[in-house]
Amino acid sequence: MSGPTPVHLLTGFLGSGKTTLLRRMLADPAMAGAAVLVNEFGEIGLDHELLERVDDTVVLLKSGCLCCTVRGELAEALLTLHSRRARGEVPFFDRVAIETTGMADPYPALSTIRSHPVLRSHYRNAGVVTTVDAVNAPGLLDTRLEALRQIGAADLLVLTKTDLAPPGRVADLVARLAAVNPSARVLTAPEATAEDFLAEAGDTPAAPADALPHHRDGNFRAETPVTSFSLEIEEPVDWTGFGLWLTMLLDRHGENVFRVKGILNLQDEERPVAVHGVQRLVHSPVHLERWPDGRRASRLVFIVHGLDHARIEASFRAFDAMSRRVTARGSVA
Ligand SMILES: Nc1nc2c(ncn2[C@@H]2O[C@H](COP(=O)(O)OP(=O)(O)OP(=O)(O)O)[C@@H](O)[C@H]2O)c(=O)[nH]1
Repeated sequence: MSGPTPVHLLTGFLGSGKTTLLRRMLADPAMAGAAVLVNEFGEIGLDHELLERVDDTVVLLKSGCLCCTVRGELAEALLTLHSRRARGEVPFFDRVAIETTGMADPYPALSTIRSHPVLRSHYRNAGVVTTVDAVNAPGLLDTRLEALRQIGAADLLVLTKTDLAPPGRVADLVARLAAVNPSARVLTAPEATAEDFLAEAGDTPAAPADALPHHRDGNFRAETPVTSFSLEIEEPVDWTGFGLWLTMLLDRHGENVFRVKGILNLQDEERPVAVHGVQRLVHSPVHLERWPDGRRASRLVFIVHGLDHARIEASFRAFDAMSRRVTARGSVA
C-alpha cells in the first residue's frame, strides 16, 4: 500500500458509548480493512471481548491510560502491527481505529503518531471521533477536564443516549459543545455512519493548551485521583440481588462511580450477561454469545472517584451472600 496508514482515534468519557459505536462501525464493510487497538482503564480488559471481533488485528493495550503510561505501548503496538503486516503475519489492514480509555487526554496519542520518528513515516492522524453521553455530559463538562479535552480534540462529535435525554437538554448540550469546539461536526449516534467515522479530517492541531482549561481552573476535580478496581466471583450470581445492590450503590454514590462494567455468571443462565452502569444510569443487560477466555466467572470493573474500594467490595459480598441465602431458602420451600 502507498503512503502512511490512516489512524482514526475514538475517544469520549467513561461509558459514553465508544465500544457500542465502534462495534456498529466495524460491522460496516467500509471498516473491513481496519485494525483495532483498544486501550482500557481498569485491571480487567473487557472492551475487546465486547467488540466480538477477535483476531490478530484487534490488540488490547493493557496498562492504564493512553495519555501517559501507554504512549510507549501505543507506539510499540503500531510498529509491531506494521511489521507483522509487512511480513504477512496478520490479515492485511489499510487503516487503524484506536479506542482510548474514557479517562484519556487524546492529544498525547495524536502527538505520538505525529512526532514519533519512526511511527510518523508509517501512520498519520486521519481524524478524531468523540462520543458525548447526552445524559451525563452536562455534569461532566463542569467537572472533568478529560471530558473537555476529548471534546476539544474532536473532528466529529457523536451524541449518544439522546434516546434517554429530554430534547431540551440535548439542545443545550449541543450549544455547549459548539462553545468548546465550534469546528467539529455534530451527529447523533443513530445518524453517524462508517463514512462519517472514516471522513478524513486532516491533521488535528497540537494540544490547544491555552484554549482549554487546566486542572487548577474552575471546578475541575483533579486532586482526588480516579481509580479502578475489579471483582471476580466464581459462584453464580443472583440477578435480582445484584440489580438491587447496583441500584443502591449508584443511587447513593452515582456521582462518584464513573463506570461499572462487567460480565455476570448468573444463576440459571448459560450465557454471560454484560452489565453497564454510568454514574446513575444503569443500562439494560445484554446477553453475550460466549465466555471470554472460555472461563465461566463474573468479572466486574469499577472506576470511581474518591470511594473506598474495600467498602464497595464488602457491601457487594454481603449482599451476594444474603441473596444466596434467600434463594436457597426459596428453593427448599
Ligand atoms: N440507550 C442508549 N444506550 C447506549 C447508547 N450508546 C451506548 N449505550 C449504552 O451505554 C453503555 C456503555 O456503552 P459502551 O459502548 O460500553 O461505552 P464506552 O464508552 O465504550 O465505555 P468505557 O470503555 O468504559 O469508557 C452500554 O450499556 C451501551 O449499551 C445510546 O445511544 N443509547
